Amino acid sequence: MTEEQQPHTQLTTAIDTDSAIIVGDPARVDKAAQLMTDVQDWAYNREYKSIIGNYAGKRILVMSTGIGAPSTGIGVEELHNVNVKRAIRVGSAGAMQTGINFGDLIIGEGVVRDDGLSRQYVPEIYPAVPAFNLMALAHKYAPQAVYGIIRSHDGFYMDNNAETEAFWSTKGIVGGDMESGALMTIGRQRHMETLSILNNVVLYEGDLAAGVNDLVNGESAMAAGEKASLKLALDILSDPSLEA
Ligand SMILES: O=P(O)(O)O[C@H]1O[C@H](CO)[C@@H](O)[C@H]1O
Ligand SMILES: O=c1cc[nH]c(=O)[nH]1
Repeated sequence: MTEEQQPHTQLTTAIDTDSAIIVGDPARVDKAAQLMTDVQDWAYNREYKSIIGNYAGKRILVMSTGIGAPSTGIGVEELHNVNVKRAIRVGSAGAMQTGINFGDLIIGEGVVRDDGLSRQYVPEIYPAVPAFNLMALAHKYAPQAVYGIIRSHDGFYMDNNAETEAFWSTKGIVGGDMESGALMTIGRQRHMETLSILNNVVLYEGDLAAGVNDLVNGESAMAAGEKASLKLALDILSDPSLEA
């Protein structure tokens, strides 16, 4: 714990909150700000853009982490260093099962750690799982979300993406992102409570009917999903039960 400015995020203990939302895209920080009051710009260094605001009486930090496990890992460590105890990732995902539509929310009950960073912290047999209290609140506010195991990876443009996704799809994985494994693994090492809420932006093997739907509804459904995912994280972090 330190009063010093963190080297990458520029955070200090003056943020004075135990709760954070992390997002990949810096532009998503501004979208979160639209849902909050008394918003204060905090810092913008490298990929780490941060604001602090209120939601339902709770002071919450929102910060971007960029793409991938390494920058997320740095962000999580620096959040821990300034006394953040709860961090919810609000990201985007690609569906890995049919029937998951644009803008549907995917909530990770655990993560296949196919990233490089988290295995440098703990062996691969160590599970990446969210905090039970945050998951219970997710079910309270979003019972309609898709709940299941997700997969975090490092390579967006791999030649074998189709084969890899087909394999993990048969194992019941519901969606893929690049940061949730690192968040849950590193957060657990630092005694932080974590959760990952993902807005689906890619259909699994887009079937014809869904493909037609995509063209008509895709963009607005994804924008609605992004807003819903941010609101869900804010509802969870401001829930009075967490203050007890
Ligand atoms: O929208 P974000 O939160 O960045 O999440 C997803 O989008 C990026 C890839 O396009 C990766 O970071 C992936 O995890
Ligand atoms: O397909 C996708 C979409 C977003 N993020 C991913 O990691 N994969």
